[in-house]
Amino acid sequence: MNLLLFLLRASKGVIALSLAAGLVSGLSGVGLIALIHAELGRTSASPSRLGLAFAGLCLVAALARVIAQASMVRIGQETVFKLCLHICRKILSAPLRRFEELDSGALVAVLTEDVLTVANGLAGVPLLGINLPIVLACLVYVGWLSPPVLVCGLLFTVPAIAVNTYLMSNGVRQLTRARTEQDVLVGHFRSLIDGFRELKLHRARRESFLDDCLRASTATVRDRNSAGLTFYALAASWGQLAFFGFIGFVLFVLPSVVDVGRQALAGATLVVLFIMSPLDVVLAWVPILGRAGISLRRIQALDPSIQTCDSPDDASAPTRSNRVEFRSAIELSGVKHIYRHANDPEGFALGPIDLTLRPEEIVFLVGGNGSGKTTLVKLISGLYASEEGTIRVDGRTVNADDLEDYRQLFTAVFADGHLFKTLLGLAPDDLDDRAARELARLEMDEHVRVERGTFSTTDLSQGQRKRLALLGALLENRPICILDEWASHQDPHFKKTFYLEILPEWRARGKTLIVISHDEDYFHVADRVIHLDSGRISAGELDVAPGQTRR
Ligand SMILES: Nc1ncnc2c1ncn2[C@@H]1O[C@H](COP(=O)(O)OP(=O)(O)OP(=O)(O)O)[C@@H](O)[C@H]1O
Repeated sequence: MNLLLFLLRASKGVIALSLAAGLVSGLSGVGLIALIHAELGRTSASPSRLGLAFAGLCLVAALARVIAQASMVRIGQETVFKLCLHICRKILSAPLRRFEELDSGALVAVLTEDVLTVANGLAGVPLLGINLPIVLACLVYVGWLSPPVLVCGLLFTVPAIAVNTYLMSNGVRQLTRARTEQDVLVGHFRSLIDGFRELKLHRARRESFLDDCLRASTATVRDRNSAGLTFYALAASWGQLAFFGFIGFVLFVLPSVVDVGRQALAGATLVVLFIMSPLDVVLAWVPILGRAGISLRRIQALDPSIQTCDSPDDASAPTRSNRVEFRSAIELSGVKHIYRHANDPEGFALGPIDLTLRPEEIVFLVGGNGSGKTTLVKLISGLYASEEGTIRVDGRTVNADDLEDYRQLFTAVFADGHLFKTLLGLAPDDLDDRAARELARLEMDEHVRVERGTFSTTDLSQGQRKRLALLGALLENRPICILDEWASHQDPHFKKTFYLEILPEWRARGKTLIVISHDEDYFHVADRVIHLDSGRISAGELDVAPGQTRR
């Protein structure tokens, strides 16, 4: 609900304009009907003076309608803009662990489908503003022409609304189920794109994926959406039936019960028929609103840590300058992280870990697969908040409020990291020149150029893409660099360059390097080798002097 308020507040000016224009348009329409009725009821053959008023009202109605509809378009687009930025900012502010637990298919579905659906629903809000006043004004006019017709209309409304509500709630239930399945479907789409090679290579796997995954999900979405929208269509038809039933009653039954008068009856019928068009618009908008409600709930249910709304200008919150500096030591005391798995109550526990990092040192993190190396660097870098223990920088404890600033000390190239095509967040001054120098150092200058901070291409081999990621880390120039199995995709020649030249050069520039590695031949490059075993630093971990191999 607060998300809805946030969106309405963000567009309140345009909504007000749209409502005002809609009101003017609606009242002009009613005025036109009154004029038509008066002109039709005139007995004199002399030229009417009502023609001028009629032309004026036509112009006002048309102009007001254009303004109202242009405002609605604006509201829809503004909602997409605000909602996209808002959700992305919220996702980015979620803790990494929380983000990892989210279903990526659901996230993509929210960002693509739900945002547009909410925008469509919200854009329709002024439709109510335009058409409800018309309906109300018409009802007042009918009451003035013939009170018995108005009373009949109100009596017909009660069962009409009851049946309508029943049909609509069924529609909402079906559409909600369709929307839930949509998350699964988007997950399959992602598998199709990410697993294209594996599917292409294996016919049976491909067929099974198409039949068991894609077809099943697509069919569920199709069936639930069809059922939901059919309920909505039934609701709309029922509304129309009740409406014509009412007109029939007024024309054929009511005159035999009470004396309505032919002139009043003709006027009231004309007005009631006129109501049909605005009523149709409102009824057509109801399913859109229903789907928007479902999408809004999906956005809000995304995750408690990212659902809250603060203020409309949340998306433009300024970034703070960094308050944490690293001069002498980062000390981890008793830090711990536990992954809790649904099928394994004990999960995986890393720690408690005691560790000190100092400026200008090369630390290797080694250990078997699943021993906790990547988890440890996530803890060291503040990507995971420790469940126990403390992290201190130069003697000062890093608390929850400092974590964002603390993270700015680090740059990282993860084993499964993403390579951005543009070097984002770096001062543009001499960026291209610096990048060109580092590209040559990484032996990539024949393959890639950097122009205005953007790589000329990223369609490269895995090892080459890793070198571009390393380039980004070099240019970021942060005090501590984490390299997670960076060398695993490098050829022997460049592996040697990396371990024997680049790492020492980087240390000489004052950097601390935390290197996750399985390359035993180069362990001697490290100032220290830290061995992890089942989430704990193995006993006997010792500092290793440069040039000394630790085996
Ligand atoms: N996102 C996650 N959710 C749940 N459990 C996880 C997650 N990531 C890792 N784990 C668990 O933590 C353990 C340690 O994983 P981690 O990635 O830290 O190991 P690693 O030493 O870096 O392994 P590798 O050498 O294979 O990269 C794994 O055995 C796994 O059980």
